[in-house]
Amino acid sequence: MFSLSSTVQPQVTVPLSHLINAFHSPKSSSVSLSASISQSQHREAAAEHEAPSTEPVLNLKDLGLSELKVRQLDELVDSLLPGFCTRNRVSSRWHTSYISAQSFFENKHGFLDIFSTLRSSCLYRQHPKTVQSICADLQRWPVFIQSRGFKTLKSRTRRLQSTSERFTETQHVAPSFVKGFLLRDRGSDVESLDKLMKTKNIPEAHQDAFKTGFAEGFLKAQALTQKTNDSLRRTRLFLLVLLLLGIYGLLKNPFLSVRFRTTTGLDSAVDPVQMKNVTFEHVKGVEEAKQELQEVVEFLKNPQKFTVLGGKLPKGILLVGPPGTGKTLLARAVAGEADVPFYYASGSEFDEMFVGVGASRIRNLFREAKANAPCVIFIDELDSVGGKRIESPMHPYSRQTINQLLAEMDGFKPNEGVIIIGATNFPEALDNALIRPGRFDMQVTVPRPDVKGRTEILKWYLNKIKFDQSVDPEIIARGTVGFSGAELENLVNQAALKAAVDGKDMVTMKELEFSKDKILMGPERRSVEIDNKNKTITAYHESGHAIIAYYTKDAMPINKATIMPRGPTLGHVSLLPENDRWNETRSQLLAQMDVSMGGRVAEELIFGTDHITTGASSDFDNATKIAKRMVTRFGMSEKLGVMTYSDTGKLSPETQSAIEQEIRILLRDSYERAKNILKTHAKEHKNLAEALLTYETLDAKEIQIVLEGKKLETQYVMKAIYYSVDEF
Ligand SMILES: Nc1ncnc2c1ncn2[C@@H]1O[C@H](COP(=O)(O)OP(=O)(O)OP(=O)(O)O)[C@@H](O)[C@H]1O
Ligand SMILES: [Zn+2]
Repeated sequence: MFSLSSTVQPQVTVPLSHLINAFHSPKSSSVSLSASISQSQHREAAAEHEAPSTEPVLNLKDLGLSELKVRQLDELVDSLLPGFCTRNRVSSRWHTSYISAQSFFENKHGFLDIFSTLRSSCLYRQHPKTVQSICADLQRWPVFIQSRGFKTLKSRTRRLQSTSERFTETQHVAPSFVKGFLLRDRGSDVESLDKLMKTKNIPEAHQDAFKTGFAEGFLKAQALTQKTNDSLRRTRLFLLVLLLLGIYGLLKNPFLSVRFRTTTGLDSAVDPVQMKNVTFEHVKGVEEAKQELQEVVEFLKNPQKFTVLGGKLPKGILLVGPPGTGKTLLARAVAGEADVPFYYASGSEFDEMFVGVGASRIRNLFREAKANAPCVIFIDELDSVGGKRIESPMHPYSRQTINQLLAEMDGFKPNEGVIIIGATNFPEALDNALIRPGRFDMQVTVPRPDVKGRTEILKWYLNKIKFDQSVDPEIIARGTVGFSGAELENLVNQAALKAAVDGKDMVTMKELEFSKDKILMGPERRSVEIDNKNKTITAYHESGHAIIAYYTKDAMPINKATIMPRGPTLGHVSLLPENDRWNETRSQLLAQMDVSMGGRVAEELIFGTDHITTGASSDFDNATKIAKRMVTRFGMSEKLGVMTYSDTGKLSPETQSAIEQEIRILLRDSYERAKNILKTHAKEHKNLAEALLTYETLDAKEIQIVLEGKKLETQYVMKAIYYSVDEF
């Protein structure tokens, strides 16, 4: 049953139905405020409502509210309908139109639009307890709440008439599929609330409460509808903005995976990087490469000077070398020296799953570069775009990309001032079409730096940190054969970090040695608990290597001996070649074998044949490799002569056994030589092992002091304390 009377405020003294009726007529609201009629006339005025009238004029006098001031009226309405007055002040719609429809659209046009119908249905689903139940009840009643013409008969007739007119209009205008919505509820006859009350036999005393409840319910539904409409409008606007942004984004960036350094999208520009701050000064230890690239710099500075005589400079330069040797740095330096823009692209960036994306990026890159010539285009990992690979599901459009690169390279003239520098670690993997004349036809090798280069690189990076004056970069350089520029830079950086962790204010040799070992052999395993017996075996084993190295003429000088576990080893002795060895003599190779044998020989001599350990396996590997190469590759075996034996598995059994025999003899002789040395220097061997057990790590100088039979001085003892503190 439709009963909202309980929500009426108790302090109400004026029947709300009168107020409603007063608000119902736009005219009445405008004239009523100036009227001054006594409250006693109120009932007559109320009675007049029921009588048919030609003029639907009404004022507050009729309602018995003539003595109310505007403010009081507001207060009254506010107490009846909290919050209503505030809204009402903002908008005057309440006064000027009859509030009878669920939506603005219907109010304005007199019929329901399809959206508001849908909206209302949504709304009802969300608030089933309040609005829905009211409206459901209303629909069952023979009255249509949106056309409450309960004021005068005339206005009711007029409204009914206009409503039916609008329906006729609607039926013509609306498409058939919306007719169902539009005609909803209109079939029921519009009846006045008064007639309804009569039909329902509502007693006189309850009629006011009935009307009040009716009005309140209606207003609440109205406010709710308004709120929902507002929020729906905001949501629609938000969605529209999102949609527009999405469309814009898709237009600019058709494939979301497109990434090209500083660019997005197929047609977007490629930003060059100005390389003024990188010059050849920054690239150390690759002098030959720098010299070869010097002429490219000259060309970029003045392209006409080179082409005026009809000479042709290469369009593409291929930098070939192991990772981290400074190929990228060199290419940047070329651009920096010539003070031209530098376009960086990595070959893998062209490798796309989408058709045409890789090719399109190459097109963009060259278009931008040509527009900004003279300039340098650098393509890192060229093999990943220009490799000889067959099309696979993983690289479906690689062929297309290579072809585009070739076409672009062919497409500009030599004097246009665009130089393409490619870099690769595997030149043999490149597509032949790329390295033919007119494309990447100049190759510059960027090798790993030699000892001089490594010293220069170390000095360069040491100068960027605080280091002790006792640091000798050359010693580190000698111990880092095969290190690339990037690895050396990392070594210095790690040493600086280690010094910082240890609370030192500058980097010393100790930190540099530490980080070198860490890179070479993995981190120290200080947490490993090695028992005394194993420590002793390791100390004698390592001392054995050191003694052989020290007393063998052609062995490399010792750098360090330690029994600190690191990576997979329990200890190690490091040797330092005075220089990088381009060639090694027979006696140098034999000396290396002898040093390798020293570990096992020491174990055997000190602990007996029954107590030898597995710790010498990598030593034997090393010695065996040297012996095998001496026999099969270097022609250093008298029996097998000056001949190479590449695939030993395919050789005749006799040759195979002859090779094996020779290797065996070399190893056995080596073992015997080592045994002789250790027997001869048993005392030194013991001293060194004990020193290692005490100090754990000894450098070349300290080893020399021990082997000369001298005592390690106080400073070394202090260092030992430092080491042991450092350990925990
Ligand atoms: N010869 C060098 N002189 C100075 N620094 C170097 C040298 N070589 C490498 N570096 C340092 O190592 C970093 C990495 O080097 P770079 O990227 O140039 O090597 P790359 O040869 O291009 O390696 P990749 O083949 O892996 O691309 C450089 O930024 C630089 O800091
Ligand atoms: Zn060993």
